[in-house]
Amino acid sequence: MVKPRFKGKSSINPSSSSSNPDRVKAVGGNNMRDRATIKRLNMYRQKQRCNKHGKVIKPLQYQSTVAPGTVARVEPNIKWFTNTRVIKQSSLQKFQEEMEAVQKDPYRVVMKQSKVPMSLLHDRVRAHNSKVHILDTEGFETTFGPKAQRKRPSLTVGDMKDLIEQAEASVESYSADKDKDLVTEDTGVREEVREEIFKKGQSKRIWGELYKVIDSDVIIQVLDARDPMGTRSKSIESYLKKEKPWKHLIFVLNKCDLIPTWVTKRWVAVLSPEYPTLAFHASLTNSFGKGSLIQLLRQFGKLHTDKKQISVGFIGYPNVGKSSIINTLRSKKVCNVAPIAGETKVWQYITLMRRIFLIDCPGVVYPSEDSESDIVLKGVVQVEKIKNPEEHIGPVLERAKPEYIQKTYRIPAWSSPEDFLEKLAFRTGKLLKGGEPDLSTVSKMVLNDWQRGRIPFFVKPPGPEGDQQDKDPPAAEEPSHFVENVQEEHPDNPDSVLNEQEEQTKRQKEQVQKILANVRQNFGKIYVAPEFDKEDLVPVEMPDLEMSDVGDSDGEAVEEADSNGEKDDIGAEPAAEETEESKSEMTKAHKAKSSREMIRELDEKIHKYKQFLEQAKSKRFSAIRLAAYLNTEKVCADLKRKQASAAKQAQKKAANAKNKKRKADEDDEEATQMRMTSKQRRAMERSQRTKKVGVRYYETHNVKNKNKNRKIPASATDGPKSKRSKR
Ligand SMILES: Nc1nc2c(ncn2[C@@H]2O[C@H](COP(=O)(O)OP(=O)(O)OP(=O)(O)O)[C@@H](O)[C@H]2O)c(=O)[nH]1
Repeated sequence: MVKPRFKGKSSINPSSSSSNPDRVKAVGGNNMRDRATIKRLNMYRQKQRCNKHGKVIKPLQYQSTVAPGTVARVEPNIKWFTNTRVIKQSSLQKFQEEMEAVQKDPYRVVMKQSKVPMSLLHDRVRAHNSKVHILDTEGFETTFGPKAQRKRPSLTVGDMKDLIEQAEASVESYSADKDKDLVTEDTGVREEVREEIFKKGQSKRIWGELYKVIDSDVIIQVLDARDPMGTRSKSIESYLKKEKPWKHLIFVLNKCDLIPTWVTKRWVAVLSPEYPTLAFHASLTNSFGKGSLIQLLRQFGKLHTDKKQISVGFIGYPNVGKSSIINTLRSKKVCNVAPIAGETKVWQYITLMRRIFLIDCPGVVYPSEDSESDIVLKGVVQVEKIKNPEEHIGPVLERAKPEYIQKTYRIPAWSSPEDFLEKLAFRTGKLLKGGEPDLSTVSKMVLNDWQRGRIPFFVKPPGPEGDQQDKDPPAAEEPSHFVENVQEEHPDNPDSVLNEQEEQTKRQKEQVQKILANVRQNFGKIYVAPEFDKEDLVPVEMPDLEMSDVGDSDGEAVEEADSNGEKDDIGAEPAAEETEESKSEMTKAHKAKSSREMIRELDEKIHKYKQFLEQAKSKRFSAIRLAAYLNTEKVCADLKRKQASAAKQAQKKAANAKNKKRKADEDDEEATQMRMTSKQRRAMERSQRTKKVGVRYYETHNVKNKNKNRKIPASATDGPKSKRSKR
C-alpha cells in the first residue's frame, strides 16, 4: 500500500530546541523545562512585527483581540491573586523583630536578601514619619477659637491656703528612705544582687497559678501562727478588696500547736476585725479547727444556692501548711506535704463535698522589704539551697529566747553566733577532716529545726497578754469589717434608698455576719507541743467550756444558721459539731430518760473527767491546758452535786410512783394480752426470757475489766431491745 503523501505543515514541532515545548525528552531527562515555563519564556521573547510603514502586521500574543483605542478592563479573576502570599500578624511581627535585630548586629549578615521579603521590614509606621492627628482628636475651633471648650484642671485643693497646707503636710510626711525617685550621689558601692532562691514564690508562673485560685468563691489565706503578720500578703488582700469585693476572704491561723494558747487567742482577736479568722492545727490524728472550718464552708455553700458548687481557694506563703489543711479536712493524704517550701508546684482541685471543691495553690510571696534572713526564717527558702547558712544563725539567736535555744541544743552559753555554732558542732560531732567544726552543716540543722518549729518561737501579738481584754471568744465577736463595708458605700446619706443589687449584697453580708457569729472555738483543746516557759504562758479562761464540749475531740461548737441544711458526703464528717437544734433535742431526750440512767451517765462523765485530769497531770502540759483542767475539777464538783440531787429525786419519785406504776403496768399487760393472738403472746414470752449474753451479762455480773471490754451504746439504753429485756 502506498503511503499517502504529507501535504501541509505538521503541527508537531520536531526540533529539539529548549524553547520547543513538544521536544522529545533528551539528555536533561526529568530536569527539563516544562511546557508552562517554555510558553512563558516564549511570551517574553516575542516581538511585535511591523511593516515598513510601521503598521503592526503581527501583534503580540493577547494584543490582537481588542482594537487599538478600545476601553477594556481586566477580567476580575481569582487567578490574578494566586501568586500572593498571606502572612499572619504575629509572624510578621516576629519576622520584623528578628530581622531588625540581625540587621543591627554588626557581626551578623543577612544572606540571600532577595529571597527574603525585606520590604516587610519597613512596613511599620515609624513614630517620626507618622502624622500627629491633633485635629482628628479635637478641632481647631473647640481648642483655640472663641468657642473653645477648655477643660478645667482637676485640683485637689480649693484655694492657695489649702495648697500651702497640703504642701506643708506632705513635706512633714516625706521620708527620703521611701523616695524611689531620689537622685543620690554614686558612692561606687551597690547592693549585691540577690540570689535567685530568695525570690522564691515571686515568679510569673506562681503568680499565674495564684490568679487561677483567686477566682474561687471563698478564699482562705493561711497564716503561720508563729508570725501571722509576716506571712500575710496585704497586696492580695487590697487587690481582692478593690477588684473583687464580693469574694469571701477568711484567715486561717495554722500551726497553732506551736505557740501558747493565749497567743492564738489574742491573734484571732487582733485579726478578726479585719477578716474572719479561725485557729487551726493541721494534723490527720490530732487536729484542731476542722469542724469549725468545714461548717463555715458549708454555710458559705448555702449562701450560693444559685451555683452548683462553690470553690474554696487556699493561698498563702510557702510552707504555711495549705496542703496540710486540705489533707486534714479530707482526713487523708490528698495533697503532697513536705517540710520544705515549694512542695506544691501547680494548683490542684480536691473535692471536699458534693458542693464544695478545694483548690490548693503554690506558696506566693509578694516582693517586700524583707531581708534575706527574714525570708529564710519565714520558711520561704529551702535550707539545702542556701549558700551561706551561717549568716542566718545570728537572727535565729536574736529572735528565739536564749532559754529555748539552751534547752533545745543543751548549750549553756555562747558569746557569738560563730561560738554557738562551734559548740554545737563539737557537741553533735559534726566535724570536718582536721577536727574543724562543720559550721555549714550545723547551721543548716539549726535552720531546719527553726523552720519545722522545733525551736519554740512566736511573734508577740499586740495588746495585753492573756485574757485581760477579750473575755468573749473573739471569733464570736461581730466582724466589724462587714459593718464598715456596708457603711462605706453610703457615707453621705445612710438613709438613701439602695438599689436592688446593693440590697442583695447587703443582705449577703448580713448573712455572712450571722454565720460568723455562730462560730466558736474552744482554744483550750489545742494540743500545744513545745514546752514554753512560765513567762510565756498566761492562763486563759475558757468561757465556752461546757460539759458537752469537753468530750469532743475537736472542741468546737458551731451553731448552724440554717438548721435544715442537708448533710453532705465527705471524706470525714466534722468530729464535734453541735447545733442549737441538736442541743435542744439532747435536753428533751435527757428529760425523757429515767433518773437512774441519768445517774449512770453522770458517773461515766465523772470517770472521764478524772481520767482527763490524771492524764494532764502526768503529761507535760502547758499552764493553759492545766487551767482548762482546773476548770474540769470544778465541773467534776458540779457533776457530783447534780448526781446527789438526781439520786434524791429518783428515790422520791420511785416511792410515789411505785404503786401507781405497778397497777398501770398490770392493767396494760392484761389489756394487750387480751388483744394479742396466741402466736404473738408466745413471741413476747420468748423475748422476756433472760439471756446471759451481751449487754445483760455484763450488767448483772461482777466481771473484772467490765468497763474496759464493753461500752454500752447510747442507743442500747433506750432502744427497743433493751426495753424488752428490762421488762
Ligand atoms: N506543727 C505543725 N506543723 C504543720 C502544721 N501544718 C503543716 N505543718 C507542717 O508544715 C510543713 C509544710 O506543710 P505543707 O502543707 O506542705 O505547706 P504548704 O503551704 O502546702 O507548702 P507549699 O507546698 O510550699 O505551698 C509540713 O512539714 C507540715 O507537716 C500544723 O498545724 N502544725
